[in-house]
Amino acid sequence: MDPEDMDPEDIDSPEAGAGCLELCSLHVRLGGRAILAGIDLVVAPHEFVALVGPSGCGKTTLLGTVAGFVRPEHGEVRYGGRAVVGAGPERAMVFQDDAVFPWMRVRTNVAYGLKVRGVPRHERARLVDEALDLVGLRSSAGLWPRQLSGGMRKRVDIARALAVDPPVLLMDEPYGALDMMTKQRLQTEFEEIFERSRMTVLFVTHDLEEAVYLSDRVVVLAPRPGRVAETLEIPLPRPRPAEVKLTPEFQDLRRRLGRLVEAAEAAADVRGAA
Ligand SMILES: Nc1ncnc2c1ncn2[C@@H]1O[C@H](COP(=O)(O)OP(=O)(O)OP(=O)(O)O)[C@@H](O)[C@H]1O
Repeated sequence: MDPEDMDPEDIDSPEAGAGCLELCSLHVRLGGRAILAGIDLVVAPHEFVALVGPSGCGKTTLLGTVAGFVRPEHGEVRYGGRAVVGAGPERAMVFQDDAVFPWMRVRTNVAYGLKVRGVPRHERARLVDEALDLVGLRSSAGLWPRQLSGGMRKRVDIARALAVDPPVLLMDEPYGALDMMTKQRLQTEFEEIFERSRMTVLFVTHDLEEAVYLSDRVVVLAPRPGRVAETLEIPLPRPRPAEVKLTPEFQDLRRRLGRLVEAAEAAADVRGAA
């Protein structure tokens, strides 16, 4: 559902309901230090939210907390109105470094999550084919990872996450290690995949252009400790061809986001100096 179609009262309600991902007053402490201090965020079904902010502000920690890898000191993560603790099948994660197993061919890599979940072989084959089609790797299904480019390995990674059809996809700088051309190609591919899917996406990036291009909303975190500083709505219509990046509307949003990140950084410096 387009978040704009949701009743704001529903979004703010603690029972935000089916398919909503809710981060409720999340406090995280690591190594004796407060890393996240009271993060509240509701992500609507089929909303794409990017998390940006200065290095070290806690983006990866926040994503890890939502994934269930990091336990909050206070607060909780809810999905569909229920608290989720630890990792769970409704949340899949894609990391910056690909997690492709070098000893498995592409097809077996993509089937991995389905196998772990006990999906029967014939059903698995169908779902793997669908996921490979989504990322354009059907004809490469029999290749070994060493035969793939960096972009193809990333597609394998994404196909493995998509194969289990997760309602929520968590992505931690998935394109951060790719060259600019490959990155832009994969961004456009993923925008199309998102558009056709029902997924809800929470996406960490340093790349503000990427954040504006892919998101419905960008959340700016401020550091020390990490907290929500600002939120920027991205009202660009979908689908978004790559050329949207050349439009004045896009450029204006990109500039506004840059100013918000700079302000979050400056405010943290002032706090740090005080
Ligand atoms: N296991 C840990 N123990 C102690 N401190 C940690 C641990 N993991 C992360 N931190 C600290 O938490 C803070 C936030 O780290 P995190 O990686 O979440 O930030 P980030 O915004 O994702 O950074 P970057 O943009 O550089 O990737 C950092 O100061 C980091 O040193």
